[in-house]
Formats: sequence, structure tokens, C-alpha cells
Amino acid sequence: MLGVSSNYPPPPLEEDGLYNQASGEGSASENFKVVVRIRPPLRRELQGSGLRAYQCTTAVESGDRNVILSENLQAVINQHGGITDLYNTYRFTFDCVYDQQCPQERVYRQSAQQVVLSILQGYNAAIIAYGQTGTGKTYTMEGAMEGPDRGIIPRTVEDIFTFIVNDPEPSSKYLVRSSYLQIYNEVVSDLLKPERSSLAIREDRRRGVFVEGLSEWVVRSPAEVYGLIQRGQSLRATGATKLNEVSSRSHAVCVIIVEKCTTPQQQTAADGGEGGGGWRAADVDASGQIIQSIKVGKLNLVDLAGSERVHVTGAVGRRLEESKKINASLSALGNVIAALTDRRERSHIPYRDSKLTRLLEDSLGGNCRTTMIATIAPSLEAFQESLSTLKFANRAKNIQNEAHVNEDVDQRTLLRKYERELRRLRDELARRSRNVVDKRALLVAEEQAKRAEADKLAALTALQERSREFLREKEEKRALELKIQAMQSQLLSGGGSSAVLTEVPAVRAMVQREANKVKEYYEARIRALEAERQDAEGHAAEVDRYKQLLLKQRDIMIALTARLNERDERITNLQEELDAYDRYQRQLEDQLDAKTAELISLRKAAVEHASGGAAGSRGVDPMALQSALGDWSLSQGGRGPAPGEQLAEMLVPLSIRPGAAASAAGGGVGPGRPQLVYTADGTAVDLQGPESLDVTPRRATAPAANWRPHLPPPAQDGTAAAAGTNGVHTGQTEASVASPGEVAELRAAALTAAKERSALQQILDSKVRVMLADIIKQVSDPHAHAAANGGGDTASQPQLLGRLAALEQLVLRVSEAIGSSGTG
Ligand SMILES: Nc1ncnc2c1ncn2[C@@H]1O[C@H](COP(=O)(O)OP(=O)(O)OP(=O)(O)O)[C@@H](O)[C@H]1O
Repeated sequence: MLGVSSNYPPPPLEEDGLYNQASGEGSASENFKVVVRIRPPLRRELQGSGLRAYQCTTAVESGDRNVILSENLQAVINQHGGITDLYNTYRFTFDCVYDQQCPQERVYRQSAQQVVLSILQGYNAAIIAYGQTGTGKTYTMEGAMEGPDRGIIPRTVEDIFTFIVNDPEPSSKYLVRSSYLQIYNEVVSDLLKPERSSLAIREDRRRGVFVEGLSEWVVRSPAEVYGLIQRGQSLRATGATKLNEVSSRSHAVCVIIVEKCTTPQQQTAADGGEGGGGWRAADVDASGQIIQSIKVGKLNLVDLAGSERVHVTGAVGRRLEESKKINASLSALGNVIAALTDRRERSHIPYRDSKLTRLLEDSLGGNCRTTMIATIAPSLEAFQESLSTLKFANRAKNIQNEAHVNEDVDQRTLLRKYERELRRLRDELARRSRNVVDKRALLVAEEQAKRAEADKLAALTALQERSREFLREKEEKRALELKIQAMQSQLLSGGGSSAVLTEVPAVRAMVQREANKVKEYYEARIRALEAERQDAEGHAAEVDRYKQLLLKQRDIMIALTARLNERDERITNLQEELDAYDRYQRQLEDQLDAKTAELISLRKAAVEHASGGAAGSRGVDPMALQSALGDWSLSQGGRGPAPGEQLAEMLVPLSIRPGAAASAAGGGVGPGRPQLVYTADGTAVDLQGPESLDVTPRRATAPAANWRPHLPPPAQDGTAAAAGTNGVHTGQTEASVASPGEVAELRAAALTAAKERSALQQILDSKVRVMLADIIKQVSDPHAHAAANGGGDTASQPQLLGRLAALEQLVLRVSEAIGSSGTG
């Protein structure tokens, strides 16, 4: 916020300015001024075009209000009568016309300054530069930032701040804010915050038309505003065209908002105030608060993009698109002006047809003091564009604006907010200052308290010292008294010694009594102490005992834990062994099945062969077969099934249930002992007898490779006893590790497994024997068999014998394996 204190001289106001400062709000027509500025010819124009030399088409008549535009200006000037009729010549009257040589300063002073400064009184104002491309709009609005070529914007900024600092009213306070935006291709963007684009234009009662999200920058000096403008200019869309090397391709609007706050002054006696001073009633509200006046003025400094004829500028591609957009928005502007100046009943004003007209709604026919500066070029090539610009400006002349002071009594006004904030901060500062004072006082008080404490301590120490001295003195005094007493008593006894005194019976008795008393006291005390000591000793012993007990318990716990661990490990091992045994058992079953199948096929082959032998009248030597089969042929002893019984074909892989197998496990192969096989329908058949048993078929699985049951080393003292063939054993050591239930369970499982194995062995034996017997029978009686089968070839009988021998070896090996696994 700017206070008013400076040595700057107040800005001089142009006497022939377009606005009369004293005229207040002025008439509606006074609030919209149109001026024309003709720029000097450019070098390019002076060189002429083609064969035609440069020709000036514009002239300003004296009085600076009329402009003549003619295709043959010289003829007009020379007043060649009818010749002028041959050429197009136009005369327009405006609020002011500036010729080619008019300096920037004059344009500003006459056409802009009053408008600009009116914002300090709370008016809205606008200066709009309109014209064909390359005619000097940007030059007029911006120009140079320094020197005589400074345009309207830099001069405006200077004047605003000069005015503020020269305001004679000491209670006036100002807040100046600035924004800078562009409309490029119908998109509104913030030139001071490039990331903010596609901004929306809104309107409300308090702010009028405004751009939502547009950044506003509080500025306190012209330099700050220049900084913003330069930043914005660097981002503004420009491009080189045929008519202008640096052509603005966007409409740019520099916004300056000034809030002015004035506080009424107290009246003095000289003012005629009652009681010789105080506030006027009008200056104070109902709550006794002084009413401040806040005025808000907004200035739009608009540099439009230039209209252009595309065939003249030769725009293509992106430039062409830009041109179309520029022309479209300028055409919308023309439509708005046409609607505003329509003499008929006020018709609809198409502000919303383009972003530009929407944004300039206040400036065109609204609450605003507006100056439109129409720029034209003087050359003959620009004649048509100059004519259309002058016609446009001439129409705009009729726009009527209703400007009024924007006095804001709304508490939301920024200036008020700042004031409130300032007040709050001042209060805060005062409060904190008070706090600082309070804290200092507290520190002093604390210091004093500490000192007092130290003093008190010193006083106490001194007192204690004095008490000790007093006691010492008292002791000494007492000792002295005793001494005197003793001396006196000696005196009383007439100078006799103490030994003499003790010889007096009464004294002796008294001394004895006293001595006894002392003795009793000390004896009692010693006794009590002794009792206490004994008590303590007893406690100590007890504690010791507890300690020992606890140590023992800990050792026991450790031992038990170790044993438990050991037992767990052993159980795991046993479990693993049982698993391995299971696998091995399944392997044996598989082997058994395989061999059984092989035997069947061999038997079939033998049967077929025997039939062939009969046909050839030659049989196998039974003795040779007998010797090849060895024990197998001998042990079957004619007990097997009759030839052709086809028993083997009925065999399937089998297993015996533990319960059922138990009965079969009691003996090996032999008469009277059951030999169980399963028939295809699942019935168990005892190969030794006809009765059926309760057994169930089980599927064989893959055999385990190198399993051997694990057996513990034999016990040295003979206490450990073998529990079975599966390696489970028990003894005193294990008994303390595995529970009896678990051991019994394991033992039962081992027993069952052994029985199963034994049963399997028996089955294998019996099956082999049955089949061999069948084969032998067929081979040794080839004729009978041949007769039964219709004859056959016996040429491969020796081969058959060889295979049988091999089979026998295999079977033997399997049996051995079963046997060895059983015995470990
Ligand atoms: N009054 C003047 N005095 C001297 N030179 C001028 C004047 N007006 C314009 N010029 C020069 O004319 C050229 C074009 O001016 P300027 O760029 O301001 O035109 P413009 O109307 O803004 O163009 P556009 O619409 O393409 O942006 C510039 O080189 C500028 O310096």
C-alpha cells in the first residue's frame, strides 16, 4: 500500500484534454472518445510499389479533429475542383486526429492521461488501440519503455504512481494491482503465469466483467509494473508478416486496478464543528466506527491484433488461421459497436460472440471511460484498410458509456482486507511485545527466587553450625560440671580417694546394682542379637536349600528335554524305517507280480511247445527238466493242480491284510499251512486247502531300491531285546525315551509287516511251484498234451528249458531277497 509522501511534482494535465476533470461523471457521449492516429510512412512505403511512387492519402485539417482520406490528396489540397470528384475522398471528424509527426507524449496527454487518472477517482477506464496490421497500435500503446518514444502504458504507470505519491490528502491510502493477459486464437491466457490458459470470462455485480483465475500482482512502483509488462511481452504471440516484421497475433490487455481508501478527518473548531472538534455524524457508523471510503478504479489498456486482408499479407498455414481468428473477433467487435450505435430501439448486443467483446463489455457501452485510438497508415496501398478503419471508428463515436465511481463499501474489498490484516498484525506485535516484557519479568522473578533459596540454604547451614557449636559447648559445660561435682564430692569426703568410697557398703551396693543393671541390659541385648543372627542363619540355610533344589530341578529339566529330544529323534527314525519298509514291501510285491506274469507266459509257451513235441514224436528229457528246475520240481511232490487247470491265469497282484495275514504268517510252505492267493474276483484261495479267508486285494507300487532294515547294535549287557524284524527294539534306555504305548504300537506294526512279508514269500513259493509242476507235467508227457492241443513243434525245447532254469534262478533270488529282508 502506498502512502502519500513524495517530492514528485503533480503530473501536469493537458488543458485541451478530451475529458474535463471538473465535469464529474460527464455525459454518456463524453465517456466514449474516439481519436485517430496516422503513423508516418515506413521505409518500405516510401520506396513505392512497383512503378508507382509513394503517395500520401491522409491529411489532418486544422483544429485536429478532421481527417481527410483521398486517393489523390494533392488534388484535394490544390482544390482542383472537379478533378477531386474523380477520386475517392472522405472526411471524418473525431474527438482528435493526430498526424504523422505527432509525438507520443501529446497523444498520451490529450487522449489518455485524463482517462487513466480517472481510475484514481474510482472510475473504470479503457484505452483501446484498433487498426489494420502494421499501423502503429503497439507503438502507440507500448512504444519504448524509456525516452520520448514511451507509449501510453509506460506513461500511464508513471502517472499513476506520481499522482499517488503527490496526493495532498494524508489519510489517503492506495493499493495498486496489475494483470496482463492475451486472447490468442480465442483462448484467454495469463501472460504473467503462462501455465494458466483457457481462462474463463465471468461477471459479477461487484467486480463487473473479469477473467477467472487471472493472476493479480500488487505493484508498488513503476519499475515493478515494467518488469511485469516486459515479462508478459516476451510471452505474447507475435510473428512476422508481409506488412509488419513484428506483428501482434493476439489481443493483449494490460489491467491496472487501483483501490483508494480515504478516512474522514476530524473537524476542527474552524470547520464549525460543535464542541470545537470530533467526527461528523456522517463519518461514523451506528457502531461508532469511522466510515472509510474505498474507491476502486480499473483500467484496461488494450492492444488489439491488427485486421488484415489475407491476400495482401500473403498469410498461409498457421498465420492464415491466426488471421481468420483475428478478423473474426474484430468483426464481432464491429457487430457489438453496430448494435450499440443502432439508433433504433436498443437491440441485443452480441458481446458473447467472441472473447474480445465479452472481455470489453464494460468498456463498450458500459460503466467505463473509454478512448479508442484508431491507427491508420498514410500510403495509397493501405487506402482501403484506412477507409474501413475510419468508418469503424466513426461508428464507434456514437457509443455511449455510463461511467460512475465505483465506491466500495463492501468489507471484502482487498484494501479493507489489507487494513484489517495490518491491524491484526499490529495487535499481534503488541501482544508479543507484552509477552516479551512478561517473560523478562518472569526471568527476574526466577532469578530472585533462586537467590532467596541460596540465601535460605546459607542461613540453614549457619544455623546448623551454630547448633553444633552450642551442643559442643553444652558437652564441655557438662563435663566441667561433672568434674566440679567430683572434686566437690572429694572435698566432702574430706580428701579421701574413690577406692575409699566404694568401700562404703551402701555405695558398694548401689554400684553393684547399677553394674548388674548394665550387665543385664547388655546380656539381654546380646541374646536378642544372637537370636537374630540365628534367625538370619536359618534363613540363609533355607535359601541355600531352595537354591540347590532349583538347580537340581533345572538339571532335571535339561535332562528331560534332552531325552524328549532324543525320543523325538528316535521316533522320527523309526517312522522313516517303517516308511522305507513299506516301500520295500511294495517293491517285492511288484517283483512278485512281474515274475508271476512271466511264469504264466512261460507256462503257456511250454504248453504250446509240449503240444508241438507230441506232433514230432519227441519229448523233453524229464530228467533234464527235473535237474533244471531243481528243488522246485522236487518239492511240489505231485500236490499241484491238475494239468489244464489254468489256475495261474486267474492270479492277480495281491496283498494280505495285516489281520488276515497274521494267521498265514505262522508257517512256511507245506501241507497244513495256508497259502493264500487272490482270484480275479477278489476271493482268497488257500493253495493248501479249499477254505476262503477274509483278505482284500491291494495295488502294488514302485519298489524301493536299496532298502535294508536298520537294526540297533546288540546290547552289551543283554538287557535289550529284539522286538521284531523291522529294527524296532526296546530296552531300559528306550523305555525312558519312548512311551510304552508307542513302543507296543511300533512293535505290533513291525510284527504285522514281518507277517506280511512271510505270507508274500509263501505265496510266491506256491505260485511258482504250481506253475512249474504244470510245466513239468506238460513237458514230460508231450504226447498226451499234443493230443489235447492238436500237435506242435518241439524244436525249441532246449531253449525252453534254459528259460525255465533262468526263471528259477530269478525266483530264487527274489525269495532270497525276501528272506534276507526278513532276517536283516
Ligand atoms: N507514430 C509512429 N511513429 C513512428 N513509427 C511508427 C509509428 N507508428 C508505427 N510505427 C512503426 O510502424 C511499424 C509497425 O507498427 P506496430 O507494430 O506498432 O503496428 P501494429 O498496428 O501494432 O501491427 P500489428 O497489428 O501487426 O501488431 C513499427 O516498426 C513501428 O515502429
